[in-house]
Amino acid sequence: MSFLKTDLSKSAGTFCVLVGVTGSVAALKLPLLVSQLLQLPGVDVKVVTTEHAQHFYNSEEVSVKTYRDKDEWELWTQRSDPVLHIELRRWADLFLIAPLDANTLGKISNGICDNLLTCVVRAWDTSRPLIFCPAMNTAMWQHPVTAQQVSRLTEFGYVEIPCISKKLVCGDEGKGAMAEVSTIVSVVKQHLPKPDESPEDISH
Ligand SMILES: CC(C)(CO)[C@@H](O)C(=O)NCCC(=O)N/C=C\S
Repeated sequence: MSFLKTDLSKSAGTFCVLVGVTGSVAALKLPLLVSQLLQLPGVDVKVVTTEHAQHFYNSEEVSVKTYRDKDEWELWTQRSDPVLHIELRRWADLFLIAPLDANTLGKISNGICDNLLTCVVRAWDTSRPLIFCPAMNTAMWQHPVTAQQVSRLTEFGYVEIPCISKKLVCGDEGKGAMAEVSTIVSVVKQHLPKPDESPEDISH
């Protein structure tokens, strides 16, 4: 499976952004988000998706390598094989989870790691930025457990891009919509190394 290995090579001076996508309908924005991130100077993008997220976007519209749970098991078949979620944590200078659905929020806030995406989070080096964009139905957002879990993530040092109020796809009106792609891209831009820095140098 050497092709997966070479896929995760890092070229000097490139800032590697791993986009995690989970099962909110806001995942339909993934192709737009990826194309906007690729316009940032020196940025390379890869995607890690949950199984549920794939219902919401067309993978043919995503122009970068996308890793799924099955890739973990295809890559590791014997002791000497690389472990994909560890290769991904090494590769990424920044981890952006957009959208972060209610289910994955619950898993991450409790250390559950039952798929490729949550295993990358569980192994994440918190000296590198992890940015998350919650997205869920308003009723889910308003459940008291949501605020508890979001604050746990910020206590871990992760950066929240808060959800916004919109008329949601189910017809409800209120908080729960993912932040606009332009907002997300501008926050990522703030975390890029300054021209005279390399990713290793930036202190978080
Ligand atoms: C999909 C999009 C981006 C369209 O503007 C917006 O509605 C949104 O972020 N929804 C996410 C909230 C959600 O998952 N609702 C699920 C049930 S209502």
